[in-house]
Amino acid sequence: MIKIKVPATSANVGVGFDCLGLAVSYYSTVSFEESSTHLEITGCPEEFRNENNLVYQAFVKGCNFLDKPVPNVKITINGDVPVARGLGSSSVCVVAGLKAASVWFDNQLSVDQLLVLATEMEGHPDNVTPAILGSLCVSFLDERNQPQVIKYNVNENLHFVALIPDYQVSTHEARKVLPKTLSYADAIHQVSHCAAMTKALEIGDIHMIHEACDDRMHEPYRAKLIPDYSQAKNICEQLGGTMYISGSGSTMMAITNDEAAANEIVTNAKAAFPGWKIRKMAVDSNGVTSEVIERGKVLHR
Ligand SMILES: Nc1ncnc2c1ncn2[C@@H]1O[C@H](COP(=O)(O)OP(=O)(O)OP(=O)(O)O)[C@@H](O)[C@H]1O
Ligand SMILES: N[C@@H](CCO)C(=O)O
Repeated sequence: MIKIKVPATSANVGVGFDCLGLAVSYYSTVSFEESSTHLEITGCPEEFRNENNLVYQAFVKGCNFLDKPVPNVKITINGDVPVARGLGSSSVCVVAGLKAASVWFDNQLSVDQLLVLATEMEGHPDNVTPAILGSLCVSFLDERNQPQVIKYNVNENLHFVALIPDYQVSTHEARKVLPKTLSYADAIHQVSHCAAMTKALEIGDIHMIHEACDDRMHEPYRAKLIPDYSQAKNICEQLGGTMYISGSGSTMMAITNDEAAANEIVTNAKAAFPGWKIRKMAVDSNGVTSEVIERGKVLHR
């Protein structure tokens, strides 16, 4: 059996629309084993238990790329990462399927090939890159449409709290509400704030994180899709935290350098939103990992 563990990812990190992404310590595990039937899928909503399942589609894509026959497979999804909440559930599926195809055929896909194939499937590299590599990644597509990536460390004194609503926002819908153009002034604002944000996260400069986390590309438009946005932001900011919409929402992520404040954000958010999941998260620095298990024993990692 092949077991793939993929971290959730928080794309954009406020000001890095479609280029910044952070891997966090919240995981889904997907197992792949030989099956007597063409395809069995368990552990996901009924609507995804078919050939269109994104994990399976990615597995097939990986096999095709390697020019290998697609095996009969049983896929078991044990997912913490919730669907359509801005924590990269689709990237989890894509990365799990591709990585499993690679491991199934003796790790034949390089990291670069994984990045290219995953980005092709996801359409943009900001979630798949940290899901594969871990940590904070800046990524973009070059003129040959190939992903280019640079990885940053995130300061250990920073604490992240995810406020995960009990309602979804689909990325497709959340991209439709965005304007088609941006003024030169807003482009300058965005470039400067994004550049400052990456360094501020690396050195743990909470003042600069707060100043830099002022997005003009998506958050003002997407806040309307999250009815509790203002209340959540007040809870985080009252305790000195900085909050941004994770990915395309609905999750909102708070950042603070004060552990007591992080704990209080958790307490207050739980009280305000009893149906939500409120989770402290660390940065995942490994990205996707795999294990080959036979008769209960791990043979390879
Ligand atoms: N367990 C799963 N099994 C099959 N498909 C899934 C599963 N989880 C997510 N998906 C696919 O991913 C889609 C959700 O992707 P979407 O981009 O809207 O949200 P997200 O990836 O969770 O959030 P974001 O991209 O903002 O971080 C679902 O509609 C489905 O196609
Ligand atoms: N950068 C993407 C992330 C969600 O997939 C967006 O904000 O639409």
